[in-house]
Amino acid sequence: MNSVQAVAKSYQLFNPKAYLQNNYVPPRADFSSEQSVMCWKLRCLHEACAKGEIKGHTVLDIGSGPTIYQLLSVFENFDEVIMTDFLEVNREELRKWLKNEPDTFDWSPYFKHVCKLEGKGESWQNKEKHFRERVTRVIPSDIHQPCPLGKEFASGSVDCLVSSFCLEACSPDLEAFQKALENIVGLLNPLGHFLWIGALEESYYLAGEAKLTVVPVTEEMVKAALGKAKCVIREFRTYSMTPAMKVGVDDVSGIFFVWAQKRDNK
Ligand SMILES: Nc1ncnc2c1ncn2[C@@H]1O[C@@H](CSCCNC[C@@H]2Cc3ccc([N+](=O)[O-])cc3CN2)[C@@H](O)[C@H]1O
Repeated sequence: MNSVQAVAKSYQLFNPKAYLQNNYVPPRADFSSEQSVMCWKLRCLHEACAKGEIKGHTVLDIGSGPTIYQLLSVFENFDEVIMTDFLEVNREELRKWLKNEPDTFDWSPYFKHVCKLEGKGESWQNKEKHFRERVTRVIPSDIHQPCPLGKEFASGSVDCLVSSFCLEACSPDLEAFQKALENIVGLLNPLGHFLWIGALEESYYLAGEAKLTVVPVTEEMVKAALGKAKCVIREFRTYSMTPAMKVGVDDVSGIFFVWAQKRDNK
């Protein structure tokens, strides 16, 4: 078994509901405090999307996990949202929420917060309804494959790429991290936009019984990786984890937010 296969094996114990409880409820998702890491993430995504440049037909989310928050500011500028993950348990968690089935995670505080950020007076129920309508597919992905979504998705087939906390958490080392970045950027049209959120200097995280290994990356490593992947950085922001945000489920020290654009290949 090689190192990528070992990572895949470690994910067999991944528990989506435990993962959601670890990271997507207070204190990390405390909407009463602008200092919470989730308020920072949603602000970064909102401010980038509010500039009006990030739009097109298809937006693809790589390594969605069981979460949707990463798409709440970007989805309305696209006709089609494709969500993806390596694990069927995560894809099933997303499908159940999209079908409004019982016993799924309550994302309403997130919709309410994004509506507040946008200040258009839109009801959160309306935004939630639109989001459910816009997500057309929830499909498998593997960032370690040259074609992460399989042969159906040729290179240069999407207008915007989103990925949050995936690459560093599924790559055994920096070489695999770099190759995975190039694999997913290969899906992006030239000049396509990339909204990327990730963990800085994290070496592990918990998701129920699973303890997953993470390749620790620094701001400089992320910037260098984007350059090698032929992406131009439009915005690079970081958040340092405060003591209140350190809840014992990982050893992450900070979060990065990137808005990047794939270079034109002319
Ligand atoms: N080969 C693969 N291709 C695509 N996806 C794959 C592959 N392997 C696994 N996956 C898929 O990727 C995974 C994505 S979840 C990764 C979690 N990353 C670490 C965690 C996240 C987190 C969240 C929030 C905060 N915070 O402070 O607010 C901090 C942190 C830091 N810890 C998972 O869905 C798996 O199913």
